[in-house]
This record gives sequence, structure tokens and C-alpha cells, in this order.
Amino acid sequence: MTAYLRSWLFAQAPESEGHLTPNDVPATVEDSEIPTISTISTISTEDDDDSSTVHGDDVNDVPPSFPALNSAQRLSIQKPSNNIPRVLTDAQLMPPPPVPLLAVRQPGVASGSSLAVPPTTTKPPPKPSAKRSKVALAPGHGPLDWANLKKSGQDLRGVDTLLRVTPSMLKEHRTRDDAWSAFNGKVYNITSYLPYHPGGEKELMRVAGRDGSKLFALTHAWVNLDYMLDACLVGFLVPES
Ligand code: HEM
Repeated sequence: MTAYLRSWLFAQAPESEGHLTPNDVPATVEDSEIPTISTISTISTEDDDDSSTVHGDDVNDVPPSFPALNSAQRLSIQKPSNNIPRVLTDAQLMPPPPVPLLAVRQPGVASGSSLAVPPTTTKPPPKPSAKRSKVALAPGHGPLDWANLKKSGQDLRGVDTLLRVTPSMLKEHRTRDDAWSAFNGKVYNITSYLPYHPGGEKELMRVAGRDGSKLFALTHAWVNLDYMLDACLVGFLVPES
């Protein structure tokens, strides 16, 4: 082996240039200084004597496995009976992708993730409660008609100036022709609004002549009362003097 390497190395340099030939190598040159290729095991020459010249005493001529033990080539041809532990590839380690939900859904069968109508809306609507019932308003008394009446400039207050209204004063205005009511500290003349009230005149008359804040809040707190009755403002509720 060493002899082969020597001959290969020095064959590259012509003698005319003064380079060393294999014979020029002094006898004192240590074998260990010569580069070795330990993996070339197929080359064999008669004078190959690696065991005593190249590696010294710890000789190990067993070639490395090729392909390497955990190489991709080896994995591809590996048989299950092999004792060498199998190294899983990325594709083997990755779980399969989930089945798309749309692929497994059944039309008409409701499931949490389907596009079917949610079960809550498939129930029959609740019966209208007696507490809140809309009444049929007389023609010309819809919300837009009320808005137009407010804009018309017609006097809906019945007073010349804003008043300080006590509870006893409020109580004096509790008829259909003259109805005042207090909501959140403001007193309104609700007389003209009575026929426009979607809940009906009767319901609205329950608060005539008194503070209707609580009943109003319990019935439809979302209604913008202050905007709807701004043209009917009479004054502000004050304690009895
Ligand atoms: C002057 C103050 C009030 C104003 C401006 C007013 C206004 C309205 C409005 C705009 C609606 C229709 C609401 C909607 O469709 O969501 C309504 C409905 C109703 N209001 Fe009033 N309201 C007043 C006072 C009251 C009071 C004191 C009662 C007494 C209980 C009452 C009972 C009702 C009822 C039962 C409905 C029908 C609810 C429905 O739409 O199903 N309202 N009101």
C-alpha cells in the first residue's frame, strides 16, 4: 500500500525538475509522514504491507461501511430484519394531513362544523309575550309621520317656557287630552305622541301624570326617548317645595 502511494505521488513530478523520486526518499523518513488513504481497500499490490508500515501497531484494516450505516442509500434498501435501528425520514415522521371536513360532511345532517343552519334558529319562534305587543297604528301615525310632525314647527309642548315641575304639578296632567310624564328627570307632554306610540295609547297612558322612568326602562330601554320627544319637552322634575 505504502509503496503504491509512493509511486503514485512521485510519478507526478518529473525528475528533470529536481524532484525526489521514490528512491530519493531517505531511509530515515518516517512512514507516518506519508499521507495515507485508509479507505482504499480494493487496491492490492504484492509489496503492500500496511500492517507494519502505515499505522503502526493499532492497525485496523476493517473498511468503514459504505454506504454509511445511517445513510439515505442504506435506508432505501434496508430490510426489516436488519438489526440496525431504522432512521425515519421526514415524510415518515410527519402525520398524515387531516381529512378536510367538507369531504366527510353529509348534506342535510347537522354537525358542529357544517354549514347547516344552527339548531337554535330551527326552533319555532317563541310565542309573543303579553307584556310587549305592538298595536296597529292608525293610518298616518307611523314613525315617519311623527318625525314630520316634530319638524312641522307645531307647538307640541303647550307651554311658553321650560318649567320646574313638581310631582304634584305632574299629577294634574294625566288625561288623554293633557298627558305629561317624567322620564329620567325630564318632563314631557306626551299628549300628541299617544296615537304614534307603537305599543299603543293604553300602555303609554299608564305613565301619564307620573314618573315613567322605571316602566320605560323595563319595556324598551333601547328607545331614544330624548330624541323622539325633544319637541315635547316641558321642563324638569323637581322635588316638592
Ligand atoms: C313616552 C315614552 C315612550 C316612547 C317614546 C315609546 C316609544 C316606543 C317605540 C319607539 C316603540 C317601538 C319599539 C320597537 O319596535 O322596538 C315602542 C313600543 C312599545 N312600547 Fe313604548 N314608548 C314609550 C313609553 C312606553 C311606556 C311607558 C310603555 C308602558 C308599558 C310602553 C310600552 C310599549 C310597548 C308594549 C311596545 C311594543 C313593543 C314591541 O314593539 O313589541 N312604552 N314604544
